[in-house]
Amino acid sequence: MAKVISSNLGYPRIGKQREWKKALDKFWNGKISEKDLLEETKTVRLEGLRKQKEKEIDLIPVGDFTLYDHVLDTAVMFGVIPERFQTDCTGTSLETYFSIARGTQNAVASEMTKWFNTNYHYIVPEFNESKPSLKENRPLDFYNEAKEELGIEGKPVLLGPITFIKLGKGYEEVEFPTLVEEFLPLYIDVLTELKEAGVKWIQIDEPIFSTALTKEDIVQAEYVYESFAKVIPEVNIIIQTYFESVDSYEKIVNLPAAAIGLDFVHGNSLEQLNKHGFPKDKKLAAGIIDGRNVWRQDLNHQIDLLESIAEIVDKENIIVQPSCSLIHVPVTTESEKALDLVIKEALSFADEKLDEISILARGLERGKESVLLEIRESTNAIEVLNHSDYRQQIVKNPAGSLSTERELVFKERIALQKERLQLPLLPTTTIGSLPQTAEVRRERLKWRKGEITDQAYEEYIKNEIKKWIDIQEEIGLDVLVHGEFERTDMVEYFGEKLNGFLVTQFGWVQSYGSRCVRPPIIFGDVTFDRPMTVKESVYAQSLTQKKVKGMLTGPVTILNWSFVRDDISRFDVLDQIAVALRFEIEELEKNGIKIIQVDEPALREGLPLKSENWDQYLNRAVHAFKLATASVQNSTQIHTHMCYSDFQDIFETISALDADVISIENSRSHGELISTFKENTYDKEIGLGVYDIHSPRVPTKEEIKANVNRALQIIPSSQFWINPDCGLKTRQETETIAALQNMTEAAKELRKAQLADVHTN
Ligand SMILES: Nc1nc2c(c(=O)[nH]1)N[C@@H](CNc1ccc(C(=O)N[C@@H](CCC(=O)N[C@@H](CCC(=O)N[C@@H](CCC(=O)O)C(=O)O)C(=O)O)C(=O)O)cc1)CN2
Ligand code: MET
Ligand SMILES: [Zn+2]
Repeated sequence: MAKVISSNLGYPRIGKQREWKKALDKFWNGKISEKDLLEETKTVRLEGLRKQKEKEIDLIPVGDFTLYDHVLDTAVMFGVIPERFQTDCTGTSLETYFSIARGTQNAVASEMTKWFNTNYHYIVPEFNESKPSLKENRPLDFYNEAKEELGIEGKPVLLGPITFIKLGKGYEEVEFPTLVEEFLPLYIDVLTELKEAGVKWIQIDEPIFSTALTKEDIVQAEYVYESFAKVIPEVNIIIQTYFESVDSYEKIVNLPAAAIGLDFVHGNSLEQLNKHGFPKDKKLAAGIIDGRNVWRQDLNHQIDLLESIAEIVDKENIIVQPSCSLIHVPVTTESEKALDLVIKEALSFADEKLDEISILARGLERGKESVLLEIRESTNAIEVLNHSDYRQQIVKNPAGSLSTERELVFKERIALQKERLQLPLLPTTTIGSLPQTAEVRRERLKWRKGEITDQAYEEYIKNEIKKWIDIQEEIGLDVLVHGEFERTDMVEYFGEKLNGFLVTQFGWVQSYGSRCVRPPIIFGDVTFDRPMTVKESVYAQSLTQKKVKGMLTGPVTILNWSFVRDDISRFDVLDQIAVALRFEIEELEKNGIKIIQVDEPALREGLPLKSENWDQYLNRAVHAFKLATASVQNSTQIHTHMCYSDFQDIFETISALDADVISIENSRSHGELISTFKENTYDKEIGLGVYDIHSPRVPTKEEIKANVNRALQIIPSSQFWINPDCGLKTRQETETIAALQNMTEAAKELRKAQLADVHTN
């Protein structure tokens, strides 16, 4: 019987209890040394490797681990370090590494953006300066470590050159081949050293192959992989794609490599395989367990899927694996002691997915009969959930005949809003959250553990709100916020209050750097249960004459940042969320809130990787946003907010949301967004973020003025708002106050200058 190989593409870095995150935070706060950091994170890393070995995964990834981000690791390995950090940092390379990601007082951090269609963020490589050179062989170090410490013959993981270069910036498209030429010898050095160390398998990630490729991209891909094959023919290279089926199937599967990794969960790989076949001399690494969701999969169905693949590819040439790295799901369901068994049994996090992989590999190798018990267990768990009360259909057509248009068009209603709100030119505001200090989190933890009463916790939150209303008044902001202190996270909080969601205790997933989220899980129909934000907003408004913005997370973002049930269409779930939010918005309005912000930071990220699916997604997204927001009075002002993305592709959608005001992150991409507005006219109000909130660095007044002035060359001041890039929850109090003071000072001076302009013109 020929052996069927099982494989994994990447394992969560954060540890079962977020030990990794805690070590990093302590290190940045100066509480532990670099040596401690490296030791503590090594323990986490080895634990992950040990687990994969225990679960009998044949090809265990090494080098998938990182202290911040794997794209940044790749850049630093090749000496791609922006000049501003070369002069700023005199210390160790780890210091430089974290500076690029987090910025320093003298140098703004590199841009951070979404990793394909996920909520993971990578640091954008900047290729404009010095020539790259190989500084270290990270994959080799990790390979040696796994071998020495655990006797694991690991499979080093590299980010492939085509994807790496394409994700970077600082060059024109015509220079792409030149960059490939520059990096190729460095990659070859890495690969050669790996070969010399005895490496048998190497996974080279090229997720960019799942997006639309140009002819030139393919030419370069062929050139790169032909070069690799020439230099190290004896090493098995797996060209790994994920998140969608590949764009140019026949070209990609014919690249010279030992194996091609395809996603059989998203997209239409099976159809492509059936239509075009698969090269006889290669292995097919088949991603058949969903690395993006947390539901146990019907193993019966997945074995059948493998059997259909085996009609085209010989069994011994099939590698069984998840659809992508498991960094997008939590570590293990074992930690979830509070979950009802009906649901828990139907869930599968990283560790459980590895079990599913092992079972499937065995089943394919020895026949379905050999794993009948396991299959029965899996289908049974899914059946039990589907037939339980959790899944009774109560909402058939949630949107019904609800209207999705505001009564008046923007031009007419904005006049009424201006009349009512009486804001100055260039109004200042923030994006919603204010510093979530360790103390806020500690109080919440005490409350959760029952150490303080509901009432005491509520009092504590009220005090924070009061404290910050006073601070905002003092700073002189025009539109205030309550600060979101009661929220652990902007999505999880709503998941706790809406019907149809559950939240986990340890279901953490890395979002960026050490920052993690616990995406809530949508198991059933989503409905409104009780007001979720009214109490805090109304209390904040009662403390001030200024307007307080109500603050909600939008339907698309709640959907994209949750794990969604897979038994009904995502778009139906989206409408359910929208209708629930519509109730909340109506409640806020009834209770005297005049400005309501509905955040949609995940709208762009959810854009399908294949452009033929864009229209449907964007139409449904706009529909859901309007379903949630359209019922308010003309004089109630709807805001929205977006961040961390390229907005060029969705400019029309942004406008179609019909929000009265939008705030968009802008400064980390160093103002590039403004050019989008140059090419398109935007008739509604807008605040382009005037400073980066990811860095502890306090922006100067001058710098803020320069950012605003740059925007005002394109956008009329009568439409413009002044605000930071995003929420301030990750910042410390003192730096936040200093930054906001500089921002309001800048606004005052800018207003004066604008008014003077009006007089002289
Ligand atoms: N879902 C989501 N995605 C997003 C964003 C977002 O805000 N939410 N923003 C963008 C950037 N991503 C971000 C992701 C996470 C965080 C963030 O601040 N995460 C916090 C965790 C937030 C949280 O849930 N905190 C819990 C505390 C959990 C905790 O650590 N508790 C401690 C005890 C308290 C303590 O000592 O801190 C423990 O249990 O040991 C709370 O507030 O209650 C972190 O990693 O530090 C920020 C931005 C894009 N994607
Ligand atoms: N209102 C939210 C906040 O300020 C928006 C964040 S977007 C990631 O935190
Ligand atoms: Zn944001």
